Amino acid sequence: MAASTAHRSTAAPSDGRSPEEAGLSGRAPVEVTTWLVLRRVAMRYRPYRWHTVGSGLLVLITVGMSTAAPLLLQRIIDDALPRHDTTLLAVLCGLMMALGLVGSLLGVAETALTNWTGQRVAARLRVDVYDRARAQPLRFYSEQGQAQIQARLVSDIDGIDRFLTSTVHQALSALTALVAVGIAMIILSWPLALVSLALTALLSLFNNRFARRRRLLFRQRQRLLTTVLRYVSEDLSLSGVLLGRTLRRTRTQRDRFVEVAEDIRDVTFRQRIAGMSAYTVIGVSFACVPPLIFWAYGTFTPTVSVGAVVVLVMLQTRLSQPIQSLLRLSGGVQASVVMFERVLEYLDMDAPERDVAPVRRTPAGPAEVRLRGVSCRYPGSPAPALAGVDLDFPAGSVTVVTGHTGSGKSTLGLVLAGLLSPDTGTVRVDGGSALPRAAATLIPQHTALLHGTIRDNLLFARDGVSQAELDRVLDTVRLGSLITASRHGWDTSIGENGLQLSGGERQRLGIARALLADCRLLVVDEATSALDQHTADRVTEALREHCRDKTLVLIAHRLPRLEPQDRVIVLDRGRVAEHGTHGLLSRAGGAYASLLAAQPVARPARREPPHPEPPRRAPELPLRTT
Ligand SMILES: Nc1ncnc2c1ncn2[C@@H]1O[C@H](COP(=O)(O)OP(=O)(O)OP(=O)(O)O)[C@@H](O)[C@H]1O
Repeated sequence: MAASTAHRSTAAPSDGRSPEEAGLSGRAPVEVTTWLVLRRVAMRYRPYRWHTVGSGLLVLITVGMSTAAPLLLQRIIDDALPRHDTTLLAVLCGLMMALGLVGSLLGVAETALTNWTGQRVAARLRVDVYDRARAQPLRFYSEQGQAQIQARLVSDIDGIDRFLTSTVHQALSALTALVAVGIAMIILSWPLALVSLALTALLSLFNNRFARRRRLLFRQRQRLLTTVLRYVSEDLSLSGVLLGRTLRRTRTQRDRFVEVAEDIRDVTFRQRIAGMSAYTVIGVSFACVPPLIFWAYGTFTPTVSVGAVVVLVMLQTRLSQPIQSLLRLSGGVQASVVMFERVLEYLDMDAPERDVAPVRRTPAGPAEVRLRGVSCRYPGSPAPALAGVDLDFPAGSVTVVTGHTGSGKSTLGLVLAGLLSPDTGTVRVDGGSALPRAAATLIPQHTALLHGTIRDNLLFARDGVSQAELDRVLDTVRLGSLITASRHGWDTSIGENGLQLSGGERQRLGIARALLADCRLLVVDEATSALDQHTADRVTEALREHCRDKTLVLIAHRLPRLEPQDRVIVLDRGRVAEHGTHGLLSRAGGAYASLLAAQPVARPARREPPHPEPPRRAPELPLRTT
């Protein structure tokens, strides 16, 4: 069975959404409050605290300077102009210009500093989410799906990046402006200032009523966008297009895409309208304040000077800007909280998988593996995939694992390669002195290939691979003709996941790459299933030859040619039905003998003279080159 499907999810949410859209592992998303987000953000800013303090100070200074300008204006109107004091007028006007110039320069410095720190925090966050996602067991990837992981790493972190560099900066400026303008107003006329501030408080309360709704709508929108990503990767990939066209379901694919596009349209509309109603009320309220100030001045406070009234109105307008921008920003903050919520969901996961360095083959030699009482059950599965398995894989042995479909062969391969931890039982490599993950390499049936050239794919196996090694492994898997027949040789591009190669070529390239990796135990899971019988036999022969210094485990439905002393394990519903040497079991008349008898073609024994390599046909899809 393909390792890629070895962890398919079993829990489907009842509302028809995929598990990834329902939240991690079907769990409800973590509820995050704005305060929690601010605390977590503050923690991430800790290494840059002095830069942050610097940004904050620059904001204070620039806002303070821009608030001081109207006070100078009051002096111009009340003192310099009525008294025709040209010296005072020149000084005050000069000061106003200087304040404007210095304020702008400091503003540039502040933006640069804020972005410098914000980008670093966002980049670190992206790497942390990537690392956390990489440290998950295989089940995570099949449950979450690629689109979900992509959405967190790309669009959510992009949104957080905007929040850190733009929203936080604007909020800080607006808050500072609010305080500074408030103080200036109190200095000029405290009763009028109080009226303005009370109105501000009222409007904030009103705005908060809309905030929660906007957050809910934004969360819904992010989920829908994730679904779009999933549909795009499913419908607009080569395999997705083939699926749609061969089953004549392209209309269905389009319909579900249209449905989600329309859902996004509606949710976005509701989200924007929810914000707009609040902004309209706020805008109208602020527009009414200047006439109210003039009226109050004329009616109740005639002792305040004309200059003070002009400046009060000016400050009131200034006050309305930060308030309106804060209220608008609260929409952005709600969106960022949702994105944080989604990112924290990943960051707060356990990280059970750790990277292990491969153990150098020499001088350690082939690995010896012992399984005792190994059982594995996939979540939601009624029966265990492996049940109480006791097996020995002696160092340097060649073992074939076979059995009917679903008998647990791939699960055993994953356990041997250290990719799946058994629920109970032990896996010991060299008596427990080595980790399975460090000693083993698994070749899955559906090999993942990189979107690059043949050379890129092979060099990924290990650092410092020589050209002689490359030639040797390609020869081992009988793929030398792929290089000679292609115009660009080693630098031939193979397309996304090797889609410009045939299925058999893809498999052989995957085998060649695994042969370059340092390992002492090689597990090959149906890795020649796409090859014709003859080529499969030749590749398996060469593989055995190449792996003389390794322990080799071949998982196969279609049995390869074996030596009498080769070991055979027959699995049946997760249990070992039979195990022994090929020589003994083929004559024992048991499960293995029946599987042998059921093989499609009777083949000559091993050591027959090999057939010459068939001439390579030109690839059907044009090979692209880099
Ligand atoms: N991720 C999963 N979630 C739930 N059940 C699973 C999962 N992967 C495998 N199984 C189940 O575990 C059992 C063993 O599966 P496994 O893939 O190991 O069998 P196999 O012998 O390799 O099958 P095949 O020959 O068809 O490739 C099967 O019943 C299968 O349905």
